[in-house]
Amino acid sequence: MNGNSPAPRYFALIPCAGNGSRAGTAGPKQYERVAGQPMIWHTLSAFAAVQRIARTLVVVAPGDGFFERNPTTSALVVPCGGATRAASVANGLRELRRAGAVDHDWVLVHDAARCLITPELVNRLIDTCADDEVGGLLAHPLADTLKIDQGGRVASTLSRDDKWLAQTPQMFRLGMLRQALEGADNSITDESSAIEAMGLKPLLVPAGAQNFKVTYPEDFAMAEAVLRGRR
Ligand SMILES: Nc1ccn([C@@H]2O[C@H](COP(=O)(O)OP(=O)(O)OP(=O)(O)O)[C@@H](O)[C@H]2O)c(=O)n1
Ligand SMILES: C[C@](O)(CO)[C@H](O)COP(=O)(O)O
Repeated sequence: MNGNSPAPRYFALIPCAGNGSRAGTAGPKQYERVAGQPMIWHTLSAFAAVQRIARTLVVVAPGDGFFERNPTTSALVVPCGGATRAASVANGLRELRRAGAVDHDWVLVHDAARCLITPELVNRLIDTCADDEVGGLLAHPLADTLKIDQGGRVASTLSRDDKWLAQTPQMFRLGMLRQALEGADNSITDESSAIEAMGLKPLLVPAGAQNFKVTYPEDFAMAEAVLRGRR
């Protein structure tokens, strides 16, 4: 950025177009009620409380009627979800540009299903990454011993010393992320992987174990307990 460029802004992009097939719910898990509200409300409330976020864009699946039935968010909701999370994010980046974001703005990509995110964690990520050339992600160092499976038996044990669990938000410049996703393999499961494939090294920002992704049926009760415990 040269001296005449405007300061970068911060945008949030929430991929919310998944089916939640592992969660065992009748509909998409992000709309299940947790601690009295649909899960997505908790997620959006955290971002709404971060003053520096200029705009939040939610990517939903085409035909998703949830936000029409529940029109209470100030976020921009766009039915441009794709077949994979990466496709939903790439489509969302296109919509953010349409909404006025430019290549040097920062985008914080956050799973709808990580409803335990807090404004403090979002601010920690921004404070740590805002002056970095690459960007980074919230993450948590592995606490358990790590095994390699071979047909249901342990083939070997890996050192956990340098292993972290990737969380979200993951924060990168819009232009860099768009380029990274265009060149990325279909199998990538987070934005950091696409950035890493360009030879770059995102910052790991410690966030604690509570910012987990609601993935399996038993995760709803854990999310409920944490959210109620915060009141
Ligand atoms: N095509 C997709 C797939 C996932 N997501 C979103 O990406 C986030 C993380 O994905 P995950 O937890 O795997 O959600 P699902 O894909 O819904 O779950 P599953 O893999 O169990 O089907 C979720 O907020 C989900 O809504 C998305 O926007 N578009
Ligand atoms: C982005 C992510 O939440 C980081 O841990 C995760 O990779 C998403 O995984 P999914 O199985 O595609 O939801």
